[in-house]
Amino acid sequence: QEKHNPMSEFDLENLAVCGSNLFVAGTETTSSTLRYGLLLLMKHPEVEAKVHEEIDSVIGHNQRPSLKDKMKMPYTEAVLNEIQRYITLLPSNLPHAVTKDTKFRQYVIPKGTTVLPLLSSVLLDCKEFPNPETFDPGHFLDKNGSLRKTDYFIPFSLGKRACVGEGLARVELFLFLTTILQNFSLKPLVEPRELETRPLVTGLLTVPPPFKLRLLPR
Ligand code: HEM
Repeated sequence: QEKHNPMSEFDLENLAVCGSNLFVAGTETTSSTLRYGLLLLMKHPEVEAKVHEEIDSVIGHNQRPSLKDKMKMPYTEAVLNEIQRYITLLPSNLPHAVTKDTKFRQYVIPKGTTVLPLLSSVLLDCKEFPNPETFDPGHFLDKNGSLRKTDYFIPFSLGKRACVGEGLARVELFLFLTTILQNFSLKPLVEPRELETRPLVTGLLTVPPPFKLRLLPR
């Protein structure tokens, strides 16, 4: 259809850029989240123990984790949400631009201005998440232990340009984490309280600090 259209956007260069964008956006994000998650679970062995308990009762040891298990595992889902909330992987989101003159509080932002809509201001909101600087899966659980849905959970941003890989990322995080914890216990080389969990770098992306980890077969 586009072959004879000289203005077409569907050219080889665009294909290569889209491919590389998907690769970059889809690998570092999920792997950093998982890596940070393993560190946080080592720091909080009581949380790891509850995830183990839920895996053992819902999935058991004779079958691999699958997506149908996810809905029956509110605690594990809360842990995954809390990992993403706590680490705020992309604190400043990606740059956007306002499409028209926009009034924001006492300012007018002229059309075309680049803005960084801070996801961290929502993910670390202290009314929605009491003690936002504390890692606590309870931020996503109600008093019955069910998953608490909240509009403040926006690690993938919002609106038309929100992350296109959200569905894939959430599936990956669930399957990778449950598969690891179904088969292994995490064991730090130092006392959990000595583990440093502050990020190595926070810029466009939050980078977890380096750490050593032992995986003990269960
Ligand atoms: C934990 C994992 C991930 C997180 C936290 C994350 C987060 C984000 C955020 C905050 C944005 C910016 C949205 C905006 O501009 O408002 C974004 C954009 C994007 N993400 Fe992800 N992402 C993750 C995984 C993935 C994966 C697995 C893929 C693809 C396989 C992916 C592909 C993209 C692409 C292509 C964009 C640009 C979308 C656009 O500009 O229209 N992401 N992501």
